[in-house]
Amino acid sequence: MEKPPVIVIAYHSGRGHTEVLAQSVRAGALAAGADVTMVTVDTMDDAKWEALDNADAIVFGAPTYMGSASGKFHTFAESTNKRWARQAWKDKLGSGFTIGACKAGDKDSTLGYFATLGAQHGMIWVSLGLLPGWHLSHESENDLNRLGYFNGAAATLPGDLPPDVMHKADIATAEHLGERVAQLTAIHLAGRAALAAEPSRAE
Ligand SMILES: Cc1cc2nc3c(=O)[nH]c(=O)nc-3n(C[C@H](O)[C@H](O)[C@H](O)COP(=O)(O)O)c2cc1C
Repeated sequence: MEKPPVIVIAYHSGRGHTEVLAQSVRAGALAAGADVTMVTVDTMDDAKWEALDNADAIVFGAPTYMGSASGKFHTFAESTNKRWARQAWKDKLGSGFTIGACKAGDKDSTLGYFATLGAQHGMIWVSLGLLPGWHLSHESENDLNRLGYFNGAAATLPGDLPPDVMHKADIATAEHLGERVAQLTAIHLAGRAALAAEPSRAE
């Protein structure tokens, strides 16, 4: 690999639960050889915008609040509109993760929203790439993707429990997402470099 894929995890966490998932996505991406930067989207500054603009892939993360991404994440998303207008993030890879206190809890709306945000920016969406765990009788809630999502990684934890008791299967699922984004970004970059090196395609 010539240069490691550069991945930014752009997330908001109210009380630390999404933070645990963000760190898990980071761990998975690091294990797959990526260069990872964490960007908390409720405290944006020039350096954070620059990190996002220079990324090869952006992974969005937010808790599900009232059936969608948290308000602070939406404020960040709306503030990307100038970048949207010039399609500044076009062809970056993207993915997302969320958590809710309810087992279902409308987390799918949040992941769907992240995919739409990525599509508006012309990004290439990376699915979770896992069959659902815990959907056949011999499977268990300790399996990867135990909640059965496809657009990204999702976790659930009762609202009164602290972030440090996050379910191990949800942590492993978030790590898997980070690893997958890193691997697919590396493949994408290698493909781009190979095409650019073809004499017939050279300017
Ligand atoms: C204002 C508010 C709205 C919430 N709405 C939902 C919801 O729609 N669905 C759900 O499953 N959990 C909901 N929750 C629970 C949070 O998603 C959950 O506690 C999550 O782990 C919080 O993550 P954080 O600590 O990163 O903010 C809500 C929590 C708050 C504070």
